Amino acid sequence: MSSSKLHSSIFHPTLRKLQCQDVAIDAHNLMYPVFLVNDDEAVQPIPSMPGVARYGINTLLTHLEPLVTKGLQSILLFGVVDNLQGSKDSIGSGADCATNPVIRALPRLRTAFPDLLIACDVCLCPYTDHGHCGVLTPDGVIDNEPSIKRIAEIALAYAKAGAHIVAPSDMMDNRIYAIKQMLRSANLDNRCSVLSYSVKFASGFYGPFRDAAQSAPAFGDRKCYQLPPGSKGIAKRAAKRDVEEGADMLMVKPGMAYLDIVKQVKDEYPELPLFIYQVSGEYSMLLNAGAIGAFDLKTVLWEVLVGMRRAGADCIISYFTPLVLDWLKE
Ligand SMILES: NCc1[nH]cc(CCC(=O)O)c1CC(=O)O
Ligand SMILES: [Zn+2]
Ligand SMILES: [Zn+2]
Repeated sequence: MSSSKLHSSIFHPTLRKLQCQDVAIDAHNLMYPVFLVNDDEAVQPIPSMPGVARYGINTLLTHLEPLVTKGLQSILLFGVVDNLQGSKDSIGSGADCATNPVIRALPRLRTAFPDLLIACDVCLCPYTDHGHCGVLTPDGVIDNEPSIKRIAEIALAYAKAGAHIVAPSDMMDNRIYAIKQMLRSANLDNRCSVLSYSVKFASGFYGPFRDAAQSAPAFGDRKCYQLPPGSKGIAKRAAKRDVEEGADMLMVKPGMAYLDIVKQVKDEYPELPLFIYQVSGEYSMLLNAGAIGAFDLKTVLWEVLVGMRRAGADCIISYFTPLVLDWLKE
């Protein structure tokens, strides 16, 4: 059923370019992750990620405008809320309520940048009081069924608000099928693509992100739902599961330390666009090494990005995207 559905992979010019695969780095091979808060005028720098900030909708539009002029093709939106008014709860209600920053921003982004491809990260962890990516049982383990129900509801809310892509990063079992089902029942499945964070490892490289998204788990870790770094077999099974459930595109995350997995997934599923997430810790690491003069950032970053393309990634999600867009103009 799902493998016969092609339109959700090709309805946008940028999605179509992503179906055409080579190793050059062009603007459509880059996706720019951005953090969005509810204070519309905010610019909140993130200390562990110099050059990256959380924006409000007005400041985000101002930030993106010159980048779109330079050729920016796609963004990945992350909503960030604080818990000062107790807005976080056990089921992540803040992820899809009317005041969610992502839901508020989508119509304005669609109007301001009609050609920009807009993806939304879908997860509970930025919105749950316990900071885990799913709903928990009373004894504190993941309750998969209510979790994927919530994930699908959130994906639908973002699709309705105008997301071209929903990207579930929660790693619950069978969330792709639940999301696809939900999009079909709302007749949105030919207008919203599903990019699965299929092969996501339990990584120390996410440190700066959890600070940026205020999404660190309040207790425990994510090893019961994110994959063990040493594993190849379960990585293969994760990709297979998501392909069978109808994912339009796949992702490996983090990037640089997992290029063998990129190749493994690409060899297995050459017909699906493959994303790689160069995560927050990779960004900090390269930026800091460049800043202390250990190496020339441009040379090394280019090498890393080309390596990702060579391994089989079609699109690189990178906080360096603004810098690379400048280089593409040189
Ligand atoms: N839903 C969790 C999520 N969504 C995006 C990232 C990481 C992104 C980055 O490090 O840049 C993570 C990782 C995590 O906290 O487990
Ligand atoms: Zn999460
Ligand atoms: Zn996430």
